Amino acid sequence: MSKPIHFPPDFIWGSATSAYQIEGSPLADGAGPSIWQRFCAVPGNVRDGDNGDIACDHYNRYKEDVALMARLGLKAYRFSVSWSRILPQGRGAVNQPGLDFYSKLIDELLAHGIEPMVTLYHWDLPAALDDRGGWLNPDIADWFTDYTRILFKAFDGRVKSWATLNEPWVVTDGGYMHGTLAPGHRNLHEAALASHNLMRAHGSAVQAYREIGRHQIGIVVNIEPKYPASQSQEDLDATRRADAYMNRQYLDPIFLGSYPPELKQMFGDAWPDWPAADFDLIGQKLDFVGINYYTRSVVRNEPSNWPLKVAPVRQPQATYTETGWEVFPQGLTDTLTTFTQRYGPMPVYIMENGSAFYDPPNAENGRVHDPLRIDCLRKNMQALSNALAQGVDVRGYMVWSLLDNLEWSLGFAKRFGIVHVNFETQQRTLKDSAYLYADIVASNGACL
Ligand SMILES: OC[C@H]1NNC[C@@H](O)[C@@H]1O
Repeated sequence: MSKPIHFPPDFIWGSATSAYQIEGSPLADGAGPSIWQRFCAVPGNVRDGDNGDIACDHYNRYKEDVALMARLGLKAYRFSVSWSRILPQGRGAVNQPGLDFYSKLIDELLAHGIEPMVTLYHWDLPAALDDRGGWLNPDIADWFTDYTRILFKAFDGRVKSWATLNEPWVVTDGGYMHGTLAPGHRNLHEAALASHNLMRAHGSAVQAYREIGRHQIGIVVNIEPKYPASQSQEDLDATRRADAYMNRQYLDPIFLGSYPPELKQMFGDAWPDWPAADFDLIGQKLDFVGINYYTRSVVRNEPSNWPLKVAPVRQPQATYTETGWEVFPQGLTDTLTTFTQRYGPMPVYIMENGSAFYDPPNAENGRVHDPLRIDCLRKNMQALSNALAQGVDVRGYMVWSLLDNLEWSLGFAKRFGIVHVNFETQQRTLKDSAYLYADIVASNGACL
């Protein structure tokens, strides 16, 4: 029997998006190109040749979209700032129209009683910095910090929640290890270096915030809990390796002062012995951790899959989403309890959780029925409530995503929105899941 669902009275319900996935107009008003502008322009990189030139046209329709958030009763909205709108060259001269756009968005949110939660980096590195090595250049910690200082000074009076990075694992695994995401590199040495520089940049920005900011700052990591395919030692070891690479790689240096030992064992000489001073920088105290949860993986030993030597095992009885992810709500509960056990109690936000199932390109009679997404949402709400009942200090939940948007190299075909977007007409239509989510928000989960 499922346990009674209960959320704290001050629980914060919201939604999440990211700049390149929804804004469009990437070069408007003086903005510079990002690495995603470049990556999308290379044939074959993005399904159907899709790109962020228009996306959800949020740059022009933000007032309409904030009105949608208000209609859903959202208390918060997590969005990212496009670095190259603020600094077209990534450093140097500030582009005031870029700052003005986000200032207007923040004011629109506040006017509707919606708390802005800002992600400083959600993958769209200025192309000009990539030309200087991007995340491979150790100077990027300073470049990133200079960029964040501009935003802290401009918006900290109105923005009370900042996150430095979104999913550093995806940035390095997709962008530098496997080449499936911008900037499209496939190099083990680079993956290790980019990962470490991301964490240095994170620490440096938190340090800067402590000098300038008056509110809260954290990081957002994706966590995919790993479960052994069998209790054989090989599979147990493989599960530990997969967990170290995808999950502990980013939280251990922040909270425990070192990387998991499995990384050096797997990467070998591609994993340098980083200077001790770097861990002082990375280990800045945080006010919260954002966790993005989508799925789990069941892991077996697979010696041929260098360097991790692991392989996923598909679960025949399970439901899988359009992105090939198992629907496994228990993994959300396990992620949260494991986090608290390993790193100690601290405020946590679920900064992304959602699912991509097939939705039609056009709404029918003003409705979009999405029963599978609704089933997923209901089950994740139960799992989240179970984690709270076990004492995990979860402060809020941001559904991914407010709008159907550009799912990176998968293009517009994979729809995560609770609001449907007709990309021909830019018509927004609340899906059935949006009506359910509005009820969840209004009743603080009591409707479930
Ligand atoms: O794959 C769904 C989401 N996952 N986290 C990062 C977001 O940018 C993705 O759209």
